[in-house]
Amino acid sequence: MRIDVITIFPDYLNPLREALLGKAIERERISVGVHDLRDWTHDVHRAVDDSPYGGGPGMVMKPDVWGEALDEVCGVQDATPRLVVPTPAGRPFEQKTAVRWSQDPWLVFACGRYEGIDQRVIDDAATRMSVEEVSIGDYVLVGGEVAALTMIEAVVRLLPGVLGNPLSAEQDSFSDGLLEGPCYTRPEVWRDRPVPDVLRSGNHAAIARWRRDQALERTYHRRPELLAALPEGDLDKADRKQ
Ligand SMILES: N#Cc1c(-c2ccc3cc[nH]c3c2)n[nH]c1N
Repeated sequence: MRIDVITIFPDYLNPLREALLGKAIERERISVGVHDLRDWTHDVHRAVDDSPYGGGPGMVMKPDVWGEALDEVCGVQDATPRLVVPTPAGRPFEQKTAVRWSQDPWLVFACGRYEGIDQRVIDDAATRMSVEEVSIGDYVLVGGEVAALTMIEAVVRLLPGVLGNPLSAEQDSFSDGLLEGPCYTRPEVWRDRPVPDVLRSGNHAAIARWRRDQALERTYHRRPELLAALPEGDLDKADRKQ
């Protein structure tokens, strides 16, 4: 997978070179390009924003600068990328989004700042490629970079050979529509708190049942709407006893 990120704060994307993502680059599971939007400015001040039409607070990112940047970054290969635009006004980014995007050969992230990017940039790009305006949650950040990092990590960890144990991705929270249950490791007792006996029983059927029950209970208490959204038949009889 090829990933490009366009931003006015390239250093914000340095975490892409660390840890799991850094290993994925070293192992050539992904290639990453980070581009400074100001490289496509032509004025002495390297301006990327201007006042909003219609008035209002803040500044809007200029279409001409973004247009040239996207033309160049998205036009370099014979393929066509999926353009991802982080915005609080976007569709929710979910695990299923990450799974879908993990099949893509090329993602380009357009990280806005200020009040956002002139809408005509998105509308123009959509005539040439798939464009998704997405939000990572119902809270407001000051720019798209943290959102891009979040989404890139959620996608890249799903790629073959990135996670040490591919089962981890299969047993993620949300992979079966439920939250993950609690996890434990040594010591067996910590501050007078023992590990649940079933987990030390060696009875794999009982362990699987206990873990499913814990996931159901946690989902019921923390995210009941996820239970309601489960496809018909996903809850078996044993589940219904919960
Ligand atoms: N995704 C996402 C976002 C943002 C976001 C994204 C881009 C910009 C550009 C200026 N301000 C931004 C906020 N806030 N909250 C989210 N869930």
